[in-house]
This record gives sequence, structure tokens and C-alpha cells, in this order.
Amino acid sequence: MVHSFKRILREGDHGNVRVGEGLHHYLIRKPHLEPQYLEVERKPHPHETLKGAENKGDCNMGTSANAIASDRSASVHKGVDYANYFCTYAFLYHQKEMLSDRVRMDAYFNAIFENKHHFSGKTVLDVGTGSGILAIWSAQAGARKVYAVEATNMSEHARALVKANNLQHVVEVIEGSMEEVTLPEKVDVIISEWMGYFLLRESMFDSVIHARDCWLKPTGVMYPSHARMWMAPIRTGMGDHKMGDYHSAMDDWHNFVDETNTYYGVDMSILTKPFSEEQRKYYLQTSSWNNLHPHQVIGTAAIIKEIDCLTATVTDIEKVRSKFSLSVTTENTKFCGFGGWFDVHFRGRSEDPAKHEIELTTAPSVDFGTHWGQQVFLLHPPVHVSEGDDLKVSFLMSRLKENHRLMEVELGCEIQQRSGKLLAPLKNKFYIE
Ligand SMILES: C[S@@+](CC[C@H](N)C(=O)[O-])C[C@H]1O[C@@H](n2cnc3c(N)ncnc32)[C@H](O)[C@@H]1O
Repeated sequence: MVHSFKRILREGDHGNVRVGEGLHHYLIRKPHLEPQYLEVERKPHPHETLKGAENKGDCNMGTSANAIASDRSASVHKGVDYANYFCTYAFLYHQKEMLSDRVRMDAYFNAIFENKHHFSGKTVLDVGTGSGILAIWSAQAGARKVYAVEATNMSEHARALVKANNLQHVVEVIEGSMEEVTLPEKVDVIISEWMGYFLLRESMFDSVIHARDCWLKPTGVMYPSHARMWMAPIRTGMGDHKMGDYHSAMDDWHNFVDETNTYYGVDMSILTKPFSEEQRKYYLQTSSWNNLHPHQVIGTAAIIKEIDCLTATVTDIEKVRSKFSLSVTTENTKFCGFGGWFDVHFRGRSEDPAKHEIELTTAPSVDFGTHWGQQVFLLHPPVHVSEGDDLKVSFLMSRLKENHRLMEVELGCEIQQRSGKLLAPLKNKFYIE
């Protein structure tokens, strides 16, 4: 998968690009890149050290965690990363999608304005300011100075927005990648909306870690301060649908092989196996975006990862490994797969806590769905389970070698029925693309 990222994948089924099966797949599989975003030349901001290799992801003040991030940022080809990832954020319609997510907006708004003591008279760094919204709120909450760093030329819109709201004396918008920006001072608060699908997709938290290690004062506060990943067993009709799509794709292939042989005299059947593998991966092994109804969750949910944003290192988040148990709480039902989601919290730090802790959750909800929705990992075929059955799950999520912003997941599951009978263990590999 290339190109799509949040612009497409984080939109859910609201907004002007629908994440329905057809369009979603089309956009992912037939990326068209805006040429102007492929070769970007921009003038360095006074705070940005563009050329010097000595500053490539290294603030010269970092910890060992920072050194790891530096290595990685050096190994990722910047042009490719820009084309695959950043360019989508340069579109206002994509920023608008995020700005229209009421759950997300309310959480950040309340976190800032119900904890003005963290902002009043303080210096703030907004990592990935996008339209500038979090920087503007920080200034409105009384910040003395806000550095608003944005990698794309969305920074120009952010600067205009800041000026139109008369905050240009407080908010300084800096176009540049966080890893390459030099600030004139350390800050009291780092605020950022860095969360991708299932929390860690996009790997943007690496840049926040880097910013924290370089620019946060020892007494500083992270917004958000904590994050968690969750998983639960679910039932859904999506699996049948995906299997139908896979079979249609194969029927279509067989017709294609016949016709190519008949009309053009070439036997393509040697490619049937790799085509089938490609389609299986696409339809059956790629996790899906969904806004699950809470009734679709058929058992207990487990926390599979907890992150303290003040102390986490890139090594801590590069791989997520977890073993956990779930109990089925629904009588006679189909166990069709797992739903994964996340929450983040705004708690301040223990020596300087939030006055009002705020939670932003992307758990299944009827009234409070988010553009992140949940990631669904489907089992083919589903398994019949009942209340009291136990699931022992092993989970490993790693970054793709060819694109560190995408993930692969290995999921194993042993089902022990209430009677004590053990079912054949399940083992699956998935891709979060
Ligand atoms: C999810 S958006 C959030 C935008 C805005 N803060 C908001 O809450 O609406 C993340 C933004 O961070 C920017 N970004 C991601 N990584 C960055 C980095 N390393 N340096 C600068 N900007 C970055 C992206 O271009 C994007 O505009």
C-alpha cells in the first residue's frame, strides 16, 4: 500500500472519500501521487537546519532512545516517506476530516481548557501542527510562546489561520520535519495528535519521542500523557463478505486465463497460484477499518500495550508483543475475529498532574464513533463459541521492513471450551495497511 494513509484510511465512512470496499481498495491499490508533492523544494525556516548532516535527527542533547530514532530517520528515504505519507496531510480536505471528528476535537479541547495551569505563561511545542488547531488552542489557553512544527506546506494555511485569529505574536509556525528543526529554547509542554490506526500505525510517535528527548524541559508535560491498545473478540458479517470478494476475484482470474489463451495464445495459468496468494493477502489477511457496534463485541477486552508518553522509547513501541486471555461472554455465537482499538489520556505528570483528566477513546460506541474506528482482524472461517469459553491469545505487531509506517501482526489463539475441551489452535498473519 502506498500513498493513502490517513487521508483515506482515517476518514471512515464520513467525509468526501468513503471507506467502502470499492473506493477504499481502488485508492490504495491504484495510488496516484500529486506530482507537486513528490519533488518538494522548500526554503528552510530560520529554526530549521536543513542541510547539515550533523543535525539529521539528532538534537545533540538526546538520550539513547533518541539515538535509535536518529538511526531510523536516517535510514528512511525522505522523498519516499514524503510521497507515501506526508503528502496526504498537505490537503485541507484531509485536515478537515480530522477537525470534524467531534470525539477527537472535544478531547483535546477539554484537555487544554480544563487544564489551563499547564499552558498559562508556558512554552508549548505542537508536533505536527497540521492546520494549527492545537497550537491555536494552546495560545488561547494563555501560552507565552507556541512552536507549531509541520512537515508539509499545510504550514502556510496554519500560519494564515494563526494570523486570522490574532495569535501571530504567540504562535510561530515552522515548516520542517520535527527531526530537523532547531528551537531557540526548551518547552514546558509537548502537544501532538500522533495516533494512527490501532494507535501505532504511521509510526508518528517516533517523532514525538524525538521532540521530547530534544526539547522538553525536565519538568515538562506531555499531551497526551498515556496511551493504551485494546483487543476483544468480535462477531461480524465482514468475513463472509471478504471471502465472497476473494472468490469473485478468483473467478474473474480464471475467465481471464481462458480468454487470454483463446484470443492471444498465451497460457497464463502458471500465475494462478501467485495471483491467488496476492488476493488472499489482500482480501483475507489485511485488517479492515470498521466502526463496530458494542453488541458485536462478544467477550472481555484486554489491554495489550500501555505507553507512558513521558518515558517510552522507540524500542518500546517498535514491536508490540503480548499474551493475554479473553473470556467469551455471549451465548452461542460466532467468533469471527478480533477488534483492536486504542485510548489516550491527558493526565499531566505525577509531580504536575492534570486538574481534570481527559480520556479520548476509540472503543466501539454507538454515539461516539471516531474517524479511527477499530481495526478488525478476521478469522476464516469463524468458530462457534459460547459464554464461558476462554481464549488464550498471543499477539505480535511489527513494522513492515519496506515501510516502517505500516504494520504486520501475528495472531495466535487457543480456544478452551467451558467443558474443558481444547479446540485446534488458530494462527494467522495480518497486515495493517
Ligand atoms: C494527525 S495530523 C494532526 C494535525 C493537527 N495537529 C490536528 O490535531 O488537527 C498529524 C500532522 O503531523 C504532521 N507530521 C507528522 N510527522 C511529522 C514530523 N516528523 N514533523 C513535522 N510534522 C509531522 C503531518 O504532516 C500532519 O499534518
